Amino acid sequence: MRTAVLRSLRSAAARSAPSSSDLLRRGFSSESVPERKVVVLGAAGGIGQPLALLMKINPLVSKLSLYDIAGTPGVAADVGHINSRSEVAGYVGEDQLGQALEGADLVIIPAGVPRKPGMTRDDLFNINAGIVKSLCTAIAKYCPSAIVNMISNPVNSTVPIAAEVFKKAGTYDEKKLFGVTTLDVVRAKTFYAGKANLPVAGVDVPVVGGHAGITILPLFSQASPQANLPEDVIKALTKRTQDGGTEVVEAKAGKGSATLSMAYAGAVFADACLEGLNGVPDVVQCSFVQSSVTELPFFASKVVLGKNGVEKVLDLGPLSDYEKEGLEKLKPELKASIEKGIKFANDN
Ligand SMILES: NC(=O)c1ccc[n+]([C@@H]2O[C@H](COP(=O)([O-])OP(=O)(O)OC[C@H]3O[C@@H](n4cnc5c(N)ncnc54)[C@H](O)[C@@H]3O)[C@@H](O)[C@H]2O)c1
Ligand SMILES: O=C(O)C[C@H](O)C(=O)O
Repeated sequence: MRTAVLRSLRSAAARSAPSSSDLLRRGFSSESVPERKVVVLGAAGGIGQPLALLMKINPLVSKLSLYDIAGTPGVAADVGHINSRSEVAGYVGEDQLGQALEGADLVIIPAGVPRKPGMTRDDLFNINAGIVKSLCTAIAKYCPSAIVNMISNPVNSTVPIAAEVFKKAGTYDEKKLFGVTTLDVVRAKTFYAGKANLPVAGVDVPVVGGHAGITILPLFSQASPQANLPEDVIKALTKRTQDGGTEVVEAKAGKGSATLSMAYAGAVFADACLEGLNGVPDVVQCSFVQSSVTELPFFASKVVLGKNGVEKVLDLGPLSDYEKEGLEKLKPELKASIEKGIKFANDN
C-alpha cells in the first residue's frame, strides 16, 4: 500500500500528471509517512489559495502553515475543514511570521505582485525584490534548514536575492534553494502533446535556462515520446512555451497572471521535494538552481531531488542546433537578471 501511494505521488512529480481524482484519493489516504511541515508565504493570494488547497490534500504534509499580510485566517479556516492528514494554521502579519516558519521542512513563496498586460516579469522587480528579501531574512532566522521553493517573480532575480540573503546570514545551502520553473514544463508538455497528438499524461519535455521570455528554453529534441515534429512546428511550440505566461496575463486582462496552473505546478514541485526528503529514489524535476552546467551561477535544468534537496544537477544532454542557438541567446539576459538580484541583495 505504501509503495502504491508513493508510486502515485511520484507520478505527480514526474512524467504523468495526476488527475484531480488521483489527487483527491491521495489526499484521503491514511498511509503513515514522516511528519513534514510545509509553509506557504503569500497564502491568501491568487496562487496561494489553490496551492494551500493542493498542499492540504497531499498526504505527505502533516502541518500546513499559511502566512500572508492579510486574509490567512479565512483561508486557513476554509481549507482546515478538509478531512485530510495535515493540521492547518493561519498566520497574519509580520508579528506572526516567525511562528509560521518555525520547524518548517519546506517553505513555498508565492508572495508578491503579479504582472498586468504590457509588463515584463522584470517590471515586478522593484516591489517583489524587497518582499522576497524580507521573507528570506525571516527564513534564515526561523527555519534555516528548510527547503525553499521560490515562485515570486522575476524568478531569474529572486532566487539570487534569496541566495545572497542566506549567505549573509550564514545559512546558505545551495542544495535547498529552488526557483520553481515547473509551469514551463507543464506548458511545454501540454502544447507538445497537442501538436504531436499524443496522450499528455505520457509526455515529458525538459525545459532549461530561466523563467522569463527567451530564457525559457524547452528542449523538444529530448521530448518523449519523440514525435519528430518539423522545425517550423518546434519553433512555434518554443515561442508559445516562452510566451505562456503572457498568454494568460493577456487573457486575464488586468486581473493578474497564471494562478491555477501555477498552483498545480507548485504543488507538483513541492510534492517532488517532499518525496526526495522522504528518501524516494530517482525523483527528477527541472528547476532553477545554483549550477555549473553553464558558465552562469544559476540555471534551470533537470535536478535529482534527495534527502538534502538537490542530490545532483544533471547536464543538458544533446541539443539540436536550434536549441544550441537559443541557449547562447538566453545567456546575456539571464546573466543580467542574476546580477541584478545579487546587486539588490548586497545594496539593500
Ligand atoms: N514561477 C512561476 O512560474 C510563476 C507563475 C505565476 C505567478 N508567479 C508569480 O507569483 C507571484 C504571486 O502571484 P499571485 O497571482 O498569487 O499574486 P496575488 O497578488 O494574487 O497574491 C500575492 C499574495 O502575496 C501577498 N504578499 C504581499 N506581500 C507579502 C509579504 N511581505 N509577505 C507575505 N505575503 C505577501 C499578498 O497579500 C497576496 O495575497 C507573482 O510575483 C507572480 O508573478 C510565478
Ligand atoms: O507570466 C507571469 O507573469 C507569471 C508566471 O511567471 C507565468 O509564467 O505564468
